[in-house]
Formats: sequence, structure tokens, C-alpha cells
Amino acid sequence: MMHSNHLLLEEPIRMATILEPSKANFFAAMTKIVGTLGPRSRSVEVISSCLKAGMSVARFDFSWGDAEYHQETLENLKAAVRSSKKLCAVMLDTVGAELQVVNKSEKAITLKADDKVILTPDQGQEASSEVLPINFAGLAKAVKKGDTIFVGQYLFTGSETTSVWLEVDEVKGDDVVCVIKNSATLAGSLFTLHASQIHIDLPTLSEKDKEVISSWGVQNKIDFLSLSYARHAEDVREARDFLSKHGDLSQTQIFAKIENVEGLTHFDEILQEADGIILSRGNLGIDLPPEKVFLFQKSAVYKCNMAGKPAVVTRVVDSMTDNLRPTRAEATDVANAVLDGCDAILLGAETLRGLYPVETISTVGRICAEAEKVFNQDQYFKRTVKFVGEPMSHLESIASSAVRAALKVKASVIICFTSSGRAARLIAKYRPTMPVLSVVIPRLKTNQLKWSFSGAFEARQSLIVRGLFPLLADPRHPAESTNATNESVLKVALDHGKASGVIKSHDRVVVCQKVGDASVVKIIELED
Ligand SMILES: Nc1ncnc2c1ncn2[C@@H]1O[C@H](COP(=O)(O)OP(=O)(O)O)[C@@H](O)[C@H]1O
Ligand SMILES: C=C(OP(=O)(O)O)C(=O)O
Ligand SMILES: [K+]
Ligand SMILES: [Mg+2]
Repeated sequence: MMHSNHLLLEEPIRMATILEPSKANFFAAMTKIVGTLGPRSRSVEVISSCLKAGMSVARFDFSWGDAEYHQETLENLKAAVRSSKKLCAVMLDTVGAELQVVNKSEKAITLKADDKVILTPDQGQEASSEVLPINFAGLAKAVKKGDTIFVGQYLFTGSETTSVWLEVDEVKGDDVVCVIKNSATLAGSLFTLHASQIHIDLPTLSEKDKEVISSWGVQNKIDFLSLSYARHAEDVREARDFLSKHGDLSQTQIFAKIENVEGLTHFDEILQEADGIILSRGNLGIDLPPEKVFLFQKSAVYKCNMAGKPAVVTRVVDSMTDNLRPTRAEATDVANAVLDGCDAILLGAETLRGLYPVETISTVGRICAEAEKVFNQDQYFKRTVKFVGEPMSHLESIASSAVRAALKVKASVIICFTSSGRAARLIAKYRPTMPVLSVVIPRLKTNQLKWSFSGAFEARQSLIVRGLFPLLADPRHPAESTNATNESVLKVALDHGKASGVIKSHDRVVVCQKVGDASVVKIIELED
């Protein structure tokens, strides 16, 4: 069982226990894995393996590639979901206020240390060692002599020789003349620019983003919008407003991506508006001095935890882009992100263009599972209860009690009935050590044009929450909870748990459901 022989880091651990092989769990990990799909991870075969290895959210990044390319990948994902019988949510990642080098010919460009290079908004010029056209006209107004600018390959991992640091030497009209600080060759299809700690006067939802959301997004009923370069709460409100005008997308959750100091400064307000947060450590790690990154991570994850909103951490095992094993620094970093309390790990270059997308997912999953075993749930639980304060809302009280009961009786799972997903999310907020089967009961709804069932969004959106594992109930089960329907749905959930190996005979199970008007937590002991 996942939580037997529970070790706590705060207590002495016999070194020998570290060597004991870990028992296989049905669920790879409670922590979720988001994979960025791209050239190395778009065949049905590879995607199926990714799903089996533990990926539960697929990210489609519109910083590159066209709608048709991403659609092909998505069709393959759907086929993989059908054949592997593993659910997967879809995340659309926007371009936002991203500065890019415009290199139409895609020819490699060699830059030599101490030479000068001009950044120009004149996209008619061809990119060369002397001049780099960019997609932003306001750079000259935003920077001054002495500022640093970083140019890196899309999803730079730090180990390539294709990234370059520039120092602003002079502003000449709309152009910015820079001194090259290190030699590099820009080779690849997309290079992004990062000017340290300045405001980029570009909209957070670009015209292209709006176009993509209203076509590709609507067509594919995206579960999550990853809002790149979210810098203000207003950015999230605007995106929400935009989504609400696009039919089903009113149900899409918005994950605000914090990738620069401006977003960090407005973190609290952004968190209030967003459904979740992506700690975009790649870009933020350039904007922040390296020694400050951990502090942002710990405080941001804490705030997300207390708000009961998912926190997603990026750029964890960059070295696995080309290697079968992560560095020890990276492996320890993944474990620490789990101990900090993150919900999910987002893989970028590793799955997109890496040599080992599947191995990366399983390695990260194994590290997460080990860290979860020593996560100090007791301390976390107390801290959360104290933070929430009293009087608690009824539902929050029920949710925390369900987690406490499950720990006390050493339940193997918590089964939570829900339609909106709210109850299940609240249970996950208290970070139970056992999986939560969230049984989503569809509701019949109408938009005056047609009748349909809710539930699919709610089920898939739990795929990014630590510890939540959704099960979409048969829509023929009416949403009104009567004893008879509750019993039959519970039986389906138990059977599912047994079939998947997470529930065994004589196990105890905690169930959270409504009986009549009352929310109840009950403990059941299975016979066989
Ligand atoms: N269809 C259902 N059958 C039985 N219990 C339910 C159902 N939907 C929600 N519950 C229970 O009702 C309470 C409120 O949960 P919540 O998720 O807020 O409900 P809703 O989905 O109606 O918003 C929780 O105890 C939850 O387990
Ligand atoms: C995930 C990140 O960014 P991108 O969306 O550019 O991949 C990041 O900066 O960590
Ligand atoms: K992006
Ligand atoms: Mg980014």
C-alpha cells in the first residue's frame, strides 16, 4: 500500500530502508504529468506509451506549429486515449507577449562574442550575424544601455550552444544595438527573446491567440487554457471574458503562467482570478536572479495550496532531452517540488523534441511517487486547517473530515461523488496520502438550443490535480441522489477500483456523498 511503512523526513530514517525496492502502485504517482506534444511525441504509438507511463494532460503550444499540425497530433492523442483507455486532458498554450526572432529562411546564424548585433523591428530585413529582426516594435523604447537581453532556442535547456546573452550598447531609433557576450549559433526554427525585468507592451492574448482559441480551441473543447505571460489579474479576466463568448469554452479553466517579474509582483491578484498557476521556471528563471527562484517556487506553491488551486512546475529534467537519466540536481529538484506541494510537473523540451519522451515521464513519475511517500501530510493538513480558519464552510469541513477519516482508518481510497467537481477538489486540497476517485455524475443541461450532459470537462479537469482520479458515471444515472442511485454508482466505482488494483478485499474505503440533502462521509469495510 502506498502509505504503509510511512517514513517522514523529519524523523530518523534507517539508511537501509532507502535501498528497499519500491512496491509497484497502480497509479504511477499522485502528482500529475503534463507533456508538451511535438515532433518526438505525436505518433499514436508514442502518445499511447506516454499515457501508460503517466501523462494525463497534453499541452499544445501555439508558440510554434500551425493549427493543422496540432490537429493531427490531437487526433493521434484521441486514438491513443481510446486504445490505452487512459484519460487525457487537453491544454492550449498561448503565444502571449512572447518576443521572437523572425528568421524566415531558418538559416543558422553565427554570433561571436564581443561583436555587435542589431535587433530591429523591421521584419523585411533578413536575419544575419549583423541584424536580427524581431516581432516587437517597442523594444527600443523599453530598454536602455547596459540592460541584458537573452536569446534562446524555444525551450532552451541550458546545455545547448545556441543561446546567447546580449548587452544593450545603444538605442538607435527603433533599433537596439547590442554587444554579444558569448559565442553561439542560432540554429532551429524558433528563438525567443527575454529582456530582463521590463514591461513588454504586447497584449497577453494576441490576435493570433484569439483566432486559435475561437477555431482550434472551440473545435476541440479545450479543458485548459495556459495563459502565457500573465502579468495582471486583468489579463485573466479578459481571457475569461473571451472564453465565455465561445460556447463550451465557458467551462475551460485558465492556468495563468507566471513567467516574469511583472507576473510575480501581481501573483496574489492573479491567483484569485485564475483556476490554477503554471510556474514557468524557464522564462522566470531568466528574469529572476538564480538565487531567488526557489523562494518564488516555495511561496507560489504554498499560496496555490492554501487557495486549493493546482500549481504546475515546469522545466524539471532538461538534461533528459538528450539523456536517459536526469542529473542528480534535477532528480532532487523534482522530489523537492513534490515536497513543496505542487500538483503537476510540466515537461517541455523533454517530450517535445527529446530522445526519450516516454522514459522521461516514467522517471519523473517514479521520483514523484517516492517523494509523496515522505510528504509530511500531517503537518500540511494542520497548516491548511489553520489557514482556512473557523467557521469552515460545510463542504470544506466535510472534505477535510473525509481526509482525516481516511488516514485514521488507513483507507485505500476516498471515493467522492461530485457533479461540479468542487467536492473532489476540496478533498484533494487536504492532500490525502491515498488516491481520490472522483465519481463525476453528469447533469442534464440545456443552452436553449440543445440538451446535453455536463461532466466531461469536470472529469478531465481533475487530471491536473494531485491525487484526483476521475471516473465519469453513466449519464443514465440521474444526478438527483437517491439511495438506490447512490448505491449503484458506488458499486461501479468500487468495481473500477478493484479492477484497477487500487482497492483490494477487506480494504476500508471512505465515501463522500449526499444522502438526501445532507453531505455525509461514510467508512465502508469491504468483504471480498
Ligand atoms: N450526484 C451526486 N450523488 C451523491 N452525492 C453527490 C452528488 N453530487 C455531489 N454529491 C455530494 O454533494 C456534496 C457537495 O458536492 P459538490 O461537488 O459541491 O456538489 P455539486 O457537484 O452539486 O456542486 C458532496 O458531499 C458531494 O460528495
Ligand atoms: C514552460 C515554459 O515556457 P514555454 O511556454 O515557453 O514552454 C517555461 O518557461 O518554463
Ligand atoms: K507558449
Ligand atoms: Mg514560456
